[in-house]
Amino acid sequence: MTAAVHAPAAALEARDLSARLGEAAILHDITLALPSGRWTCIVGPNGAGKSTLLKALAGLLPHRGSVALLGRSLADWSSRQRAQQLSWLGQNEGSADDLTVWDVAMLGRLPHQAWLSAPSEADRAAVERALRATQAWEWRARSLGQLSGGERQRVLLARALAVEAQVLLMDEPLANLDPPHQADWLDVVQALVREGKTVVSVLHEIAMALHADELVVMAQGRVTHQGPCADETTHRALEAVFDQRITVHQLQGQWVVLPRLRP
Ligand SMILES: Nc1ncnc2c1ncn2[C@@H]1O[C@H](COP(=O)(O)OP(=O)(O)OP(=O)(O)O)[C@@H](O)[C@H]1O
Repeated sequence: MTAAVHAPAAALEARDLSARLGEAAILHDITLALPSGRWTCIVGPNGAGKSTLLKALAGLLPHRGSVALLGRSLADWSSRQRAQQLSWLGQNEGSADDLTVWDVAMLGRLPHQAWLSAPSEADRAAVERALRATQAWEWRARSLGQLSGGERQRVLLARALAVEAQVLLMDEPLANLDPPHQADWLDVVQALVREGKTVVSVLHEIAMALHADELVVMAQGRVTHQGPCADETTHRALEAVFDQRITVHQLQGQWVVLPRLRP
């Protein structure tokens, strides 16, 4: 009989995490656990440190304190193993404009390929799945430089999906996406979570963020609240971090966020 394998409760765990950018202290002693097999959204005002936190969790930034991925300290992973388990979609990511859409998505398979080896059948299948999931398959022969901002973002999302990692970190993945493609992105994330994957995203679209399982609310380099999106306390924490300039309401089974206009 095979013993049941229990996934660790936290896909990512930070303890006393602090980080600086240049001379400036940006993150201050953050301790948090991001649950495995769930979608967590990090939200907060401009400059709160959301992107910096995501980068530190991805091991892309020097930091004090510890970060564990899937129960193991980031430092104990080989870079190749880590790149197989943790996929990254950054903000305003550059990618060579003359690469084809296919080749950009194939970059997501690099952690799975031996040095200089040709892509395997499995690599090609993963790239096709990813490009179809983001409706970028039709453009596979076009170069990235010929695409609009939103089309380009869908190709970069496909690259992140093609890794087929256990944990996906995405910084403002909805940038440039029109409302139908934002809804498609939601479908993609929900499908990933149903497969048991963990998604952590920084989002400015608060109503979209409230579709997540959990919110992490940040201000001034600290976490002010972490909790389920459906909880009243989470809504109040959101309103507070945005200086009561927004209000959260329920409409047709979804959360909507309205600006509170000055009288
Ligand atoms: N190279 C740098 N040197 C010093 N401070 C920096 C540097 N880069 C960013 N910062 C500052 O770090 C803080 C956090 O930035 P970060 O990008 O993490 O915020 P954010 O919450 O993601 O913001 P936004 O919502 O505007 O994208 C900001 O106040 C920013 O001005």
